[in-house]
Amino acid sequence: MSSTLCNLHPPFTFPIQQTRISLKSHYRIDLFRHKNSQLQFFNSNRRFHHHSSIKSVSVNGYPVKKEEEGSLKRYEEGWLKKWVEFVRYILPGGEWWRLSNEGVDGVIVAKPVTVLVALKRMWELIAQDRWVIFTAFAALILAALSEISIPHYLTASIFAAQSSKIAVFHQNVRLLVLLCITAGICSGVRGALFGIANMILVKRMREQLYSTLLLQDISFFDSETVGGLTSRLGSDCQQVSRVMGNDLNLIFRNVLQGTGALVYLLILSRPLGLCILATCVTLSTIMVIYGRYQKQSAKLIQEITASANEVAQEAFSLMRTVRVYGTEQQELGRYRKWLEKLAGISLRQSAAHGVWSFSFHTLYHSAQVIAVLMGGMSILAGHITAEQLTKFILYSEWLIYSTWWIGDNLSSLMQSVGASEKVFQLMDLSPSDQFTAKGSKLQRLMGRIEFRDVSFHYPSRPEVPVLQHFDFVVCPGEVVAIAGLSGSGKSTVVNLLLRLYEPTNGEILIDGYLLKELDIKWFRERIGYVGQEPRLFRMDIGSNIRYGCSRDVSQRDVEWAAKQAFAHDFILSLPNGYQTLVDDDLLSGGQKQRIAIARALLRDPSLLILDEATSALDAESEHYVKVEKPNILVKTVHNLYSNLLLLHCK
Ligand SMILES: Nc1ncnc2c1ncn2[C@@H]1O[C@H](COP(=O)(O)OP(=O)(O)OP(=O)(O)O)[C@@H](O)[C@H]1O
Repeated sequence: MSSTLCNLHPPFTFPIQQTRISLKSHYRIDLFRHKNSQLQFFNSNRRFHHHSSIKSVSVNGYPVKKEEEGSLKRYEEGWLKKWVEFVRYILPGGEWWRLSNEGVDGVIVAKPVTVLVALKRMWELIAQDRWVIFTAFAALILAALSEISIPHYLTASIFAAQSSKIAVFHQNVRLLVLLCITAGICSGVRGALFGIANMILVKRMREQLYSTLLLQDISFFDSETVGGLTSRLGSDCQQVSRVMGNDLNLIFRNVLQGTGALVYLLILSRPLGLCILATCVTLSTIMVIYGRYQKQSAKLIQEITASANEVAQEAFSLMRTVRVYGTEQQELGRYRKWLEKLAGISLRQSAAHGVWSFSFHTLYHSAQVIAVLMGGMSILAGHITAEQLTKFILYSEWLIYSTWWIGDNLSSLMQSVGASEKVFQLMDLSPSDQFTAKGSKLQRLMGRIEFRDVSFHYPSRPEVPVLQHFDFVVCPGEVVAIAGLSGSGKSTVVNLLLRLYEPTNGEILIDGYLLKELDIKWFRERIGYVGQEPRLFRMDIGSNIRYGCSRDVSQRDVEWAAKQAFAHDFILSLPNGYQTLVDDDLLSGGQKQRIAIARALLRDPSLLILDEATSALDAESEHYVKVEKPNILVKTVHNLYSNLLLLHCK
């Protein structure tokens, strides 16, 4: 009789004569009837570990032999192994708790920052207003001392009343009232001042981060995303803001009160005090592990939130494309992917909090039981009085709760420190050389432009050369057009001329001077530039035209520029004329281009660069756009076969 091994479910195998059966699921109803054999196998919607049904299996009337029993044993062992593995997987420290950063693109991978370093950095930001912190700490100490004294006088009052010591009772009550008032006032002052310190910290942090980001090289913005950076400014700074107002404040308060309670406990009864101390040390150890985990998860949450923001920001800004192509579900899916990752980490965070709470409550109640047990025995032995034991229990509760608060706030502090890492790393970026170097200013910009043997590749794509040994001269008063296929590098020439990027080789000269040695702010003030897709700021049209103009301009100047750009008429046709609020979505492409041209002309530039600036205009409108003032016009226009760059001399 030959037998075939058939797979029931890995890792279980079952030898049945000339029969092959397979089980596909642990749960489904599986019914096997083999025509020629008497094998009948019922597994009625139960997990496949019902030994009795397996043991009763027979093949062709013969009972299952030893070999099969061995298989069953393996089956049982397999389940046991799986359970053990499962339990190991979910127990604290198991694989389930691992925080995976898969898919999180950390362009700038933040260096870990210790709590002390983070606090030092925060102190530097707030040091200017140190009086707020010092006063807050003074109030904190007074409040903590008052609060910690209350249980002592409370118990003393009760026992004084019980033993009819009226004078002592009155004195204790008076002290209690004083302590309550002091604790109340000081807690209020403490809360308010730490809140103010918090506000100052976040404001300075955002200010400093924003100003650092604004001064970065353009290549920095090629590698960072808008969603990511706004997330650093928004949620990361907000997370850090909890440090002063919440975490530090409460940690210090509880450290003070906890220490006071501990000293008091040791004075009352050393053995009992040491017993409570041991509980607190155990709690602190768990707290440190928990705090580390929270820091790690907070860092990851910041990264994932930034990635989710990027996706949402991209979809909102490209809403028209999303709608036309009907990709709402696809976008929702992209966003949901990050939300699921976020939920996974938050779930682990909550589970960790649960483990921490469980440890705390178990230890807390055990300490209470031990205190009552040992305290009761001490009373019976005449070592302490009932009043002392009452005080002891009140203070041991206080100590344990202080440890709990410290643990909770320390974990929150760790989360804030985790979130601060990337913020500090970005704040440490040095500004672009263009803002630090002192360049020279020429008496007048004549407008001779020379590209000498210029080669260039974008920093984000070093392997793709865009310009190679490019030579190019424009004399003052010339109009020059550069023609080239799409992607051939015309806008790149403009980018180099505006010094948004530095050539990798060769040099650019303006009126015979090296561009990199000129004061770049002075040079840019003399340039009017209209890009391929001009963007408008969310402000009124008049302010959009005035944007970036360093000289004083009147409404007449603005209207003059608008007329030159053939924009005046359409602006007047809008409900509020020049005061109409616009943004990138509220005007047509051609209208935006005309406003951008007006903006460039209002500066009265020596050099005007138009990079396909009229590509969205109809032929008639383009004809009416008058660019007479500037000395030079660099213009890129679009035709069917190529793009054209023009350079004009007056
Ligand atoms: N910020 C950037 N980072 C990396 N590569 C870039 C960047 N900007 C442009 N490029 C690449 O540089 C090359 C030249 O681009 P450029 O915009 O100068 O072309 P163009 O001639 O102005 O094209 P078009 O007429 O289509 O506007 C292209 O291959 C483009 O993909």
